[in-house]
Amino acid sequence: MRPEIYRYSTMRLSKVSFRYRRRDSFVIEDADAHLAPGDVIELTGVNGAGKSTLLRLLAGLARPTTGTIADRPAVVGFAPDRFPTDQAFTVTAYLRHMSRVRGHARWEPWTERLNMGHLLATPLSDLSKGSAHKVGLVQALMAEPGLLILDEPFAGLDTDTRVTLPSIATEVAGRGGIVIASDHQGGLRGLPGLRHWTVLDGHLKESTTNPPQLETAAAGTTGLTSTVAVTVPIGDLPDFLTRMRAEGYRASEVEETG
Ligand SMILES: Nc1ncnc2c1ncn2[C@@H]1O[C@H](COP(=O)(O)OP(=O)(O)OP(=O)(O)O)[C@@H](O)[C@H]1O
Repeated sequence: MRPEIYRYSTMRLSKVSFRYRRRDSFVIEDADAHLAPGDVIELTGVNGAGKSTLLRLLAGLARPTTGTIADRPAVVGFAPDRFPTDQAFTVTAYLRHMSRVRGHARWEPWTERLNMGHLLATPLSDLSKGSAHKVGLVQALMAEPGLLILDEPFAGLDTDTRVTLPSIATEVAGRGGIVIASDHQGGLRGLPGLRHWTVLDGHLKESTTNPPQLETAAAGTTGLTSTVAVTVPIGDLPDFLTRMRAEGYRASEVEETG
């Protein structure tokens, strides 16, 4: 099947701060960041650091108190840490409903891939935490998101899905999507070019334990960078983006051309 390619740009956070109420202190302060097409980002931080809050800001479910978020991809898939099971649907009825909301997106390949056949007739309220989480993953994945946001995706997951999820993240990134996952468990470690973000005392920091090589590989000693347009056959894009990321380079745009 021909991979679907959309037009993706780099999403940017500029001086983003957020607090829940006027008198509260800021949960996120002055966050500056970019998320490039093909990026897979692991987000860590202690309990209550603000990871879920940052993910909701990225998803557009919360608005920055100050600062801006620009160029969010049009289709966002968000799998929350706790999938809300207090809804009077079976798994199938819920996914059919979400498919209609998502323009008749195909969910069946995802339930098959995540081995959910035996769960389809189960009411959401009867699901285990791990199974409910899988329903959350399917609704996030079905519309081919340009931005896939996963809040603690490995919590409570069965072994097979834990193994499958990094491949799925790689595939989404391989077609130019952005993937960001808060993760205590290091489930995405080992992916080539994985970026590491940490929220610490309200501040978003890119980890320096695995620094992007961009500064050294691309900027040389001058500190200057260049942007180069490269044309690759659509079928080669996933491998190309993976190799590029592994070498520390970043895509700034992915665009399908005639
Ligand atoms: N709806 C809300 N109203 C007010 N404060 C909130 C709300 N949601 C979260 N907070 C507060 O914001 C801070 C950050 O919470 P958040 O859930 O983003 O952290 P987290 O890093 O995801 O934590 P955890 O790892 O425990 O899920 C915490 O102090 C939390 O109590």
